[in-house]
Amino acid sequence: MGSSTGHPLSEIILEFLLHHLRWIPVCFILLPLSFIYDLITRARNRLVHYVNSAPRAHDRKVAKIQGEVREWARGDKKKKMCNARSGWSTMSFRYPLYKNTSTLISTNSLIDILEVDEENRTIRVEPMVSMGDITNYLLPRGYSLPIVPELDDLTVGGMINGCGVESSGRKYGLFQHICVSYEIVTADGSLVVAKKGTEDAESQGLFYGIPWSHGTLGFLVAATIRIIPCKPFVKMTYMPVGDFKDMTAKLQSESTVSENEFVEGIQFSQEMGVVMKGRFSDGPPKNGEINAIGKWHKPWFYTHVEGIGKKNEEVTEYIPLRDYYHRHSKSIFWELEIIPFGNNVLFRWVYGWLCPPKISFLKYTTFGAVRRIYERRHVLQDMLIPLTDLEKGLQVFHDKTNIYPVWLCPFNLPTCPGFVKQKSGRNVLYVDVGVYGVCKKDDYDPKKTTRELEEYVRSVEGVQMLYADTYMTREEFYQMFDSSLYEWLRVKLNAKDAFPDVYDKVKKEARF
Ligand SMILES: Cc1cc2nc3c(=O)[nH]c(=O)nc-3n(C[C@H](O)[C@H](O)[C@H](O)COP(=O)(O)OP(=O)(O)OC[C@H]3O[C@@H](n4cnc5c(N)ncnc54)[C@H](O)[C@@H]3O)c2cc1C
Ligand SMILES: NC(=O)C1=CN([C@@H]2O[C@H](COP(=O)(O)OP(=O)(O)OC[C@H]3O[C@@H](n4cnc5c(N)ncnc54)[C@H](OP(=O)(O)O)[C@@H]3O)[C@@H](O)[C@H]2O)C=CC1
Ligand SMILES: CC(C)=CCC[C@@H](C)[C@H]1CC[C@H]2C3=C(CC[C@]12C)[C@@]1(C)CC[C@H](O)C[C@@H]1CC3
Repeated sequence: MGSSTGHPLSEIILEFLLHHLRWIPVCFILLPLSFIYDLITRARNRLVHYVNSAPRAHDRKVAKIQGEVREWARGDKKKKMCNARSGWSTMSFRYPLYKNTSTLISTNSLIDILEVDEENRTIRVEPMVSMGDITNYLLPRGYSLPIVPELDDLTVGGMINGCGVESSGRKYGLFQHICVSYEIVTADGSLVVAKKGTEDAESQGLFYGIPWSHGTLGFLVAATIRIIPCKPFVKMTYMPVGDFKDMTAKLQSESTVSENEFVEGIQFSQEMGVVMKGRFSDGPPKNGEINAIGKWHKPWFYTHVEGIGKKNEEVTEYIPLRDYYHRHSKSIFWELEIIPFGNNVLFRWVYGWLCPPKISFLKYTTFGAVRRIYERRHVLQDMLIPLTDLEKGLQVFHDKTNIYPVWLCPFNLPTCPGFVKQKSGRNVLYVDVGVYGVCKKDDYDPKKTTRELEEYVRSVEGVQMLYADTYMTREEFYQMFDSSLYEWLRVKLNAKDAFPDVYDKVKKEARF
């Protein structure tokens, strides 16, 4: 039986149930499971740090990975290789189909922090270490990564081989720009170190080629990343702004203030947004306000910001550093509306300590018709465009999707070789325009609308984050991304037989 909307009646009923009743399994099954899972992994990590077993285990794990790659190299090479991490545990709405037909290499055992070098201000980690693990480990020691992508479960491997962006980007760039070296197992099983600033052109080439390569040049087995000293609080100033023009001007002016450690914007409607600037702080002065936004009973961060925007008054408060870094975790940006009363004060006090559910568990339980329903209307896109184009860009997103809030994260894009290469010969301020939510426009069509957005982004020399759905053709994809260094590295490292091309990993047909 069909309906006037063209969708089977069963799906319409399911859509209704999904909207109104998905909170039941989420609250009674996924939340307790997520909580227990996190408790166990935290206890395990503490023990590993305490007995300091990670560095020894690392060599064993890498040798095993090299052995697996060499075995593949001795075989018929009919299948290509990819990471064994299961598709449901990755931070994208999609399941990578190529994992079903590839030889899986066990990089998923690489989950530990290896060492901190306080003298050189670096940390060496395995790629499956998450942002939550790093903040739990570094902040009590008075250090932080210069860029901490905000969702706890994002991994170092994903941030380097994909892309990582955060509100300190106006100062430090993207996640790849705070990395010092990568340890890579290449297609023949050798372990090579790609290091920034060495004399060796090959090592340099690989260093610039790894970011955004999605595991198609080799397997990352460890990364050395810069750390910076930090303070226990962020002094946050919320500055309400008006329309797109106002937002663009404010983000531009705040992004060029060198004292600002963090700059971020959220546009809540065509008429109202809020720009936030943050600086490290030892704590509030007498009578200053501390807002521990990460506490279980506190309102969701973006609703707190929206409240300030509506009052149209500048507000300054002090946020504990870890709460700041993971400010969007508790409500998964604005995606936790799966629990419609999740921000209700009663729910927060009684049940909020179990939140949020793990994104991977939500993904695992999104299948069949539920998945199709999400796909029809749910938009998840991050487009990185020059900040000077933001006003027009916001208008384009408004016309095509009309989804709010819109996340705005300025970052510096330096001129250096690689997959994402801007051609001005100087550093340029870009901004991540993040659109997450349900599109209520009648003429929304996932493919058509996304292609129109992609075309606009290409026209301003922007790029699309590749965890999201991309509907570009191969030609369009390589107009957006620069393949010159990448192609050379693929040949040089014999990667063509061993790994698919990036486009073949991220194109729509490769992901379900
Ligand atoms: C650090 C690095 C090392 C490379 N080493 C080699 C190599 O030894 N042999 C090879 O065939 N290809 C090498 N390449 C790849 C080569 O740049 C590309 O395959 C292609 O030739 C670039 O063409 P293009 O005109 O599009 O690049 P362009 O956009 O002109 O160059 C890309 C960037 O790479 C730099 N670059 C180009 N060649 C080198 C080099 N040899 N050493 C250091 N920097 C370079 C340029 O200055 C520029 O910043 C290297 C690339 C880089 C970034
Ligand atoms: N603030 C932010 O910046 C946010 C970013 N994201 C996006 O989420 C994406 C997914 O994150 P996450 O789930 O952590 O990562 P994924 O496991 O999805 O990895 C992303 C890509 O990197 C490759 N990769 C991962 N680890 C390695 C490794 N050790 N060696 C070689 N290749 C590797 C994967 O290869 P393979 O396909 O073989 O598994 C995959 O193609 C990020 O790339 C990012 O773009 C999402 C939310 C916020
Ligand atoms: C800040 C940047 C650059 C990106 C943020 C992207 C996230 C908002 C999305 C990445 C993966 C998404 C998933 C969901 C929500 C939005 C993300 C976290 C779901 C949890 C939505 C509900 C579905 O049932 C499962 C989804 C899994 C992936």
